[in-house]
Amino acid sequence: MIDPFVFMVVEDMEEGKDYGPGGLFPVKLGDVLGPEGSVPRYRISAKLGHGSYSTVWLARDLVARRTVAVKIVRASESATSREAAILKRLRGPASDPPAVIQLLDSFTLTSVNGIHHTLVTEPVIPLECLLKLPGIQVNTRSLVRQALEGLAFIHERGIAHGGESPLISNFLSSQPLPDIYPSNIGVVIPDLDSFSEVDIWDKGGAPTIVPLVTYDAAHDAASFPPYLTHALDLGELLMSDVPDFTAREPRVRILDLGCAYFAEETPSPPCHAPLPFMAPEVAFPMMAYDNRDAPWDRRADIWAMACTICQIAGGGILFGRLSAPNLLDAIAALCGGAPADWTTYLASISDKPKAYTPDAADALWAATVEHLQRWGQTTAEDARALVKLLRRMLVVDPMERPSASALLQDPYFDLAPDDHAPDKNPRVSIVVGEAEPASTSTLKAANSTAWIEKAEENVLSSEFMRETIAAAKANVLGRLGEGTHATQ
Ligand SMILES: Nc1ncnc2c1ncn2[C@@H]1O[C@H](COP(=O)(O)OP(=O)(O)OP(=O)(O)O)[C@@H](O)[C@H]1O
Repeated sequence: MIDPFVFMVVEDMEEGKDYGPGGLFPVKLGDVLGPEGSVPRYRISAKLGHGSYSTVWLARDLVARRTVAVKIVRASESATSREAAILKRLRGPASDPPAVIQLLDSFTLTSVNGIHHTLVTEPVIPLECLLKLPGIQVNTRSLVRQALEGLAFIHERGIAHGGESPLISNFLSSQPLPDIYPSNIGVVIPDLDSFSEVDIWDKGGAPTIVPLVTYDAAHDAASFPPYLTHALDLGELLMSDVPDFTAREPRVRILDLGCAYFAEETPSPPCHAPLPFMAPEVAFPMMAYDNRDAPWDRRADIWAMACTICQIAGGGILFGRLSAPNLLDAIAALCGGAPADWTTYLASISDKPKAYTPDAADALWAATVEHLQRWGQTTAEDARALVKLLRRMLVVDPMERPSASALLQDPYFDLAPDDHAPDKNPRVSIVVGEAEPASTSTLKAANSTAWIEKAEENVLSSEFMRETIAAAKANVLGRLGEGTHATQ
């Protein structure tokens, strides 16, 4: 289809064609929105982001005099959206909220594109953005504990999270998906209520915008906004205007429950976890039998959380950069075995039969321990304890996976509080058998230019990774006396 809009959209924006019948709600900065039939209440100050189903805006609640996030869902998804009902069940006491995004209000908005489900929540900053800020202090164990507490709360309330929602057609593509699951974890923004919307405009500066102009003068102008706008860089704003921001202990909130479901509902809806975070009970039927609707439940969240924790801790993306068939091979390698019903499928995707053994898995995890120490800036004891926790979670049989509340009793949480140095190291993604350079933006976040150059040199040459992988491979080969499963 020819794009009806004249100007090209810049990166990280929704597209003009997302507006139209069944599409997004047209919003412009300064609009005041609210439930139909009552006085408009939420004044839009800036964009916070967009997803497959929505746009999310920073707004001033003119009644409660606080800053909020307003998520407006596509009209086509609004009738079936369960997100408000789910968030209502996840409300906790205001004095001691759980580590889950808290719903403040919900209503519908009407545009020429349809009726839009609208959620008002507390605003957060995505954890992955926070971790990239220079000089930020993070205590990994506290983040991991809070994330598991949030998941335990979600599960105790009878809800399965289900992950993110890249387009389903991406699932089986050979292209790796972005490391987006940690974007489902946010942290509370301190002192944001002290900023009026004028302060936010003043301090955030004018956003980049792309005017939406159609080639066709007859195109319904009410269906799209006059321009698209870039999301506000909240991290930058907070760094410059909230004293001690970098030194404060982040308070975690799990967000994006758009794909979650009530455990009492059967069958489960399609699981929308992205490939690198997809539990084997979903991945195997999807790949071996082209069954995209395999049943899944809370135990799939435990798997996805393990992959997320590894990334948060600096251990990288466990199952990143893998094409769909190789995911199961990598899972079998890292878990030290595969169920009998995977045998035919695994043989069909490889020329050479491979042995998946606990010893080979130990060698791979030893590399992850070193990786966590080096890139997550943690002690050897800490890294070993974290890997033990991850291995309890990454069990192929979902029935054998402990619950989130049981995992909170893990010895990892009994270790003395870690006193991490400010997290200035670039985080490198470890893939099973493959090193991936840290992103440029991560590198840019470091304080010193000289340090960046050194880091870049180290990371890009991947000397450490080559040594680690070579050692792991030698170990595996020595034990198996045969080819290894791990390197791609
Ligand atoms: N409460 C919030 N505070 C700050 N930013 C938010 C908040 N909720 C969402 N965002 C931002 O908006 C983006 C899109 O939100 P969300 O993921 O909930 O949308 P979605 O349409 O359900 O999309 P998808 O499931 O594809 O990610 C997020 O990645 C995040 O950057």
